[in-house]
Amino acid sequence: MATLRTQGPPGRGGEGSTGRAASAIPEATVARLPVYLRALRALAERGTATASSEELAAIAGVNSAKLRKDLSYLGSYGTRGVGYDVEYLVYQISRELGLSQDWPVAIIGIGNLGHALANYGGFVSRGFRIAALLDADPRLSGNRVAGLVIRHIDELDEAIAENGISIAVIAVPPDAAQDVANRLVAAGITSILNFAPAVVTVPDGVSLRKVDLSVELQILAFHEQRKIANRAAPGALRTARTVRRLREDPVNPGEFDDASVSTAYAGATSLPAADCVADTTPIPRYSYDEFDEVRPA
Ligand SMILES: NC(=O)c1ccc[n+]([C@@H]2O[C@H](COP(=O)([O-])OP(=O)(O)OC[C@H]3O[C@@H](n4cnc5c(N)ncnc54)[C@H](O)[C@@H]3O)[C@@H](O)[C@H]2O)c1
Repeated sequence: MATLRTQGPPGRGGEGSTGRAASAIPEATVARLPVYLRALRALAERGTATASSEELAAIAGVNSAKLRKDLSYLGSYGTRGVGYDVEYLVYQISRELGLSQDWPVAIIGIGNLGHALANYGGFVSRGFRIAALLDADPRLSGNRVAGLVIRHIDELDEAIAENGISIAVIAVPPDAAQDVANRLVAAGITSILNFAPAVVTVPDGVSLRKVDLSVELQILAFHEQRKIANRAAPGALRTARTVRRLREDPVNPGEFDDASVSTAYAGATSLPAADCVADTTPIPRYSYDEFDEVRPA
């Protein structure tokens, strides 16, 4: 469970009501909230005032029962026959994610990646303002990027304190990442987003997230390889088993029958439909709470 906590908004019944004072939100739900937020913002930009859970789930690319469950953690249940109030849900999710306030962010390492991040205009609308740029190369000190002066890393403490920064991005080479993380923690930073492909450790109380593009690409390569292997082995039923697991989805029991499993498998593998039969191997049933853990990635 994430430490994020939600306080139920006022009101009785329907959208926005909650019977609970405060409840922990599962980590997997927290990870999906930004996806819902993006979907809701797209709807708001189109002038949509209300959306059903099915509409919202389709845009967000998740199952609608899961979406309803996720939103219930925020005390948001929608109104029967009407759906969710788009604007209010944007407010609720933004508030839960701490986006209703402005977060100043420091970027450490103003090379290729640091430049690109500093110049990216999309952070501001999501509540993040790049407030300080720091680098160890003295030749960069004083240069301007995106209107900000690059400061030497030795000025880290001042830059953090002057701007009230608690979130920092590491964009330095891997061998410098741990040292930079240590300096950030010593300067009072409590949340770090690390782009360097290096194992970085931080003390308790400091949140660390990692973005590793090569790992993401490796995962895609793995899926590509599996697709090729499936095509090369007609009749293989590995994917059918995965699809069957969807059929066993305890949230939507019976939604996928054998025929739709076979069709989905044929579509996923480009195999003739006749070669694709549903895998009838018994698989364990899980409760909803276990669903995130067992669901295939
Ligand atoms: N460029 C990309 O597309 C990309 C993508 C994903 C991840 N990354 C990772 O992000 C990191 C940065 O990549 P890049 O391409 O921008 O590298 P880069 O060499 O262009 O820039 C690194 C910057 O970090 C600075 N630096 C080095 N040690 C430092 C320290 N101790 N304190 C402060 N600054 C320091 C350097 O002076 C340099 O300006 C690397 O770890 C890389 O693997 C890069």
